[in-house]
Amino acid sequence: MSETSTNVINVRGLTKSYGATSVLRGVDFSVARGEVHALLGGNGAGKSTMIKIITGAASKNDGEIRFFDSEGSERSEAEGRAKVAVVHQELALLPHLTVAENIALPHQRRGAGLFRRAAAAGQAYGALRMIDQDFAARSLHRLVGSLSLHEGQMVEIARALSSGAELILLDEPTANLTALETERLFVVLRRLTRDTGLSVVFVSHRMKEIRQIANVCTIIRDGRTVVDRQSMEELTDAGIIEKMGQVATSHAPEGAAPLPEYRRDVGSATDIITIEDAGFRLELLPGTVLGVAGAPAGPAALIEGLTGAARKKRWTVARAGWPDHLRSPRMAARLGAGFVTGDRAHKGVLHSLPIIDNVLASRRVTRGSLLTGRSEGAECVDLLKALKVKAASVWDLPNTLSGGTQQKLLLARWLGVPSRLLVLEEPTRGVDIGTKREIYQLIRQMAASGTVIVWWSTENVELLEVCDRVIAFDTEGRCAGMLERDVFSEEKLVSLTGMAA
Ligand SMILES: Nc1ncnc2c1ncn2[C@@H]1O[C@H](COP(=O)(O)OP(=O)(O)OP(=O)(O)O)[C@@H](O)[C@H]1O
Repeated sequence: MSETSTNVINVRGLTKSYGATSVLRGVDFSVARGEVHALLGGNGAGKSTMIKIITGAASKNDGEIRFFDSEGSERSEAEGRAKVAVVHQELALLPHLTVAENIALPHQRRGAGLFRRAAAAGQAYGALRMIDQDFAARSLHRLVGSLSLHEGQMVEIARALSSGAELILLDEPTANLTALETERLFVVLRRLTRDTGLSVVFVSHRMKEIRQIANVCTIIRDGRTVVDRQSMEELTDAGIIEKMGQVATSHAPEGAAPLPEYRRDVGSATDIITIEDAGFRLELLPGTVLGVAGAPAGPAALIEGLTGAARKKRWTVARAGWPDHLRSPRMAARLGAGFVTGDRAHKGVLHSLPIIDNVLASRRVTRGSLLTGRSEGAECVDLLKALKVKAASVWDLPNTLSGGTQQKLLLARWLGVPSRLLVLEEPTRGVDIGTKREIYQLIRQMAASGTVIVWWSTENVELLEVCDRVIAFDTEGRCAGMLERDVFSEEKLVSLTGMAA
């Protein structure tokens, strides 16, 4: 499609290198007014880098970026950028300010004069209630630092929606949202694009959501545009995956390698882990992959119990040889309970330490040694290979890797560590379609070696594909039921979790 006066932005021939690494090699990208535009590509393709250059957070080497107003007249770069809001993969909120203050902040930056608390609260309430009225009513004056990851995500999205921007760039906005919140967000986006001409760029690896919300897509592969503004209707899922260069490891069930089966003979009775809450008791045999579904309150409490992080004791976790209560994450790790956090930026990645320390952190804790061993370099390279992570050097910092690749580092931490229990919070967050499939394989392989896997995901389809059983929590955080593999269905999960949109 050609550049038209209805476009809000045109990017042409964008290039960017970090040292010797060429990240963008001539990207073309344009967004029309009033459309939801899916920006697609595998991990490391260059999507976030382009977004950073559009917003001015990173500089370009070459190419042009032109912004236009609703009449089709060109805007200056500064004017154009002032009409762009972005929700990054990693949240950018100020923890010591309240929800209302965080949402009102962009308006202050644009020179609205004195900070008017009541006006800010009104504005924040209006923005938040578009996504969740209850949350808006109870959270306006809470400090952002006290919010959960998914609450923070809603605040960040509300901030973008209320910023007066004409172009909103959403980089994996639904990764921390429940199905209901995602559906509400989509309703708002459809309304705003239709009624106000807002343009939305939507970056996601979740094909189902992309189909639900986007009219048109651009696909980037290895820093180049391989599909430029094509209608979603003209592309099949398989076609999109192929354009992304991921045909060999497609998520499509046909042709995909089968996942290792659930084996009941990989451990003894003493290896059983029992979890118990008021009126609910579950025995987890070694090799089980237990899926956890539902709004965050219930899964979060279970995960805190399993990882030694619970401040109040709600869940009892028992295993032969374990104390009555896992008192700390360190104790849990030493006893063989691993954890991959869903809050990659704040609780997962060690930002100031090189990739090698990030990957080997769990080994060092479980071995009780913080000293770097000679063999560690080779060990780290092997782990990165297993997850197909391409890093220039294991001594680089993790922020030189794309978001999805950083997620793989967190998983690599527990690969090959002999754990009895591995708790995963959204382990495929931000991970591309091809790599997701590889992660499913790895998870099943870990289970096949006797590890109990507990896996919270907001993507019901992946739970149903990989897990042996799924425990569902309702919106109040109560355990609503348990599904065994032979009776799995999305409808049942939706009804148990109370998250039918
Ligand atoms: N500061 C940096 N220094 C060196 N390389 C970098 C830096 N930032 C990004 N890169 C590299 O640029 C490439 C593109 O990264 P980018 O984050 O744009 O990918 P992406 O398409 O957004 O991927 P994802 O889907 O995983 O978020 C990656 O190979 C990454 O390692």
